[in-house]
Amino acid sequence: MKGLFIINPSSGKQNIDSMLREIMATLILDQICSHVDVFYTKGKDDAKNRAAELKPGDYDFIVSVGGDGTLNEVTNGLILSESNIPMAIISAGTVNDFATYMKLPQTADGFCQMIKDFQTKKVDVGRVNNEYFINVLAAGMLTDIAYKVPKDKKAVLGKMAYYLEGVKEFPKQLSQNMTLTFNSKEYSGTEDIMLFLVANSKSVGGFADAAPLASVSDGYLDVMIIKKMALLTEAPDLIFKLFQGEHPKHPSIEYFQTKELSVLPTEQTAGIAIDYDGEILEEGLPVDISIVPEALNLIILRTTN
Ligand SMILES: Nc1ncnc2c1ncn2[C@@H]1O[C@H](COP(=O)(O)OP(=O)(O)OP(=O)(O)O)[C@@H](O)[C@H]1O
Repeated sequence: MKGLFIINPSSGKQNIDSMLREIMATLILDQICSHVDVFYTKGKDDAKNRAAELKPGDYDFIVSVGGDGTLNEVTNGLILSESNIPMAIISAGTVNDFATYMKLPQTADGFCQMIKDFQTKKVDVGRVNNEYFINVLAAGMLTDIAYKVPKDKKAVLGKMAYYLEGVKEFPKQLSQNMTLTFNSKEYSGTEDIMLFLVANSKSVGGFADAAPLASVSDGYLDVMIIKKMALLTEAPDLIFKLFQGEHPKHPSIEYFQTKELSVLPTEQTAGIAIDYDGEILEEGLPVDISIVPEALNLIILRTTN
């Protein structure tokens, strides 16, 4: 087989280099691959552009090596390329929600075995205007933390860097007005919200069951709208339910599954930031969101369903 590794050298994990050397040596020495190419990104959109250039048959598989942002870029590039080349993931970021949800291997041996077995699964991808997201789109309180935390802090503190930024930002963001209009077949309404998210996988922001009903192969996106609530009286119950995976039933939450959703701003909320897989959507609101069923061919562990 012939493989291409698209590597973001600035992504979180510091010990990834030795793991990559071990992987490439094993792939060649064990004759799993006859040829392995490596492409290092230098900045924004490099991973996307490299993947977008691919033609059917150029490689048997490509590997995204980086955090959720790199994975998002490779996903966008691959879909644009229409090459249908299977993708594997080596997560080297801070949170790695999608890889966690898919139970992808964390070791060199596990990864090489996965490539050798070469089991693939078609997975859905979300679309927002002209961009794609593999894991989640979100807006509102604390959802902009991903791009507020500098890379050097993430490298040293890992997930803790996000939590610390969250604690700092929470009081500021609590007073912001976030009245948005949601339109879909399953639910429509104008709500004063704390945040909303549109999830493809269950795992969001490090919470393994944030969207407990989500599946990457059901042809639906899971939408969760958290309405403004009284923090002292209602929020503790929500946090309790969150740990039991029962938060979709909380009275301040709208949870539904849909194929299409549009979100419109009100006058005061026109500038609200939209995050997709940890990247910021430049054009902001309004957005049209939809599911693209079976858009990607993902290489998975043989034991994963
Ligand atoms: N060589 C590079 N040096 C600095 N930044 C880069 C480089 N290559 C890509 N980037 C930037 O890194 C971003 C993606 O980072 P990514 O999310 O993969 O890693 P991370 O921030 O460490 O992980 P996480 O999102 O899980 O915290 C890209 O959007 C791009 O702008």
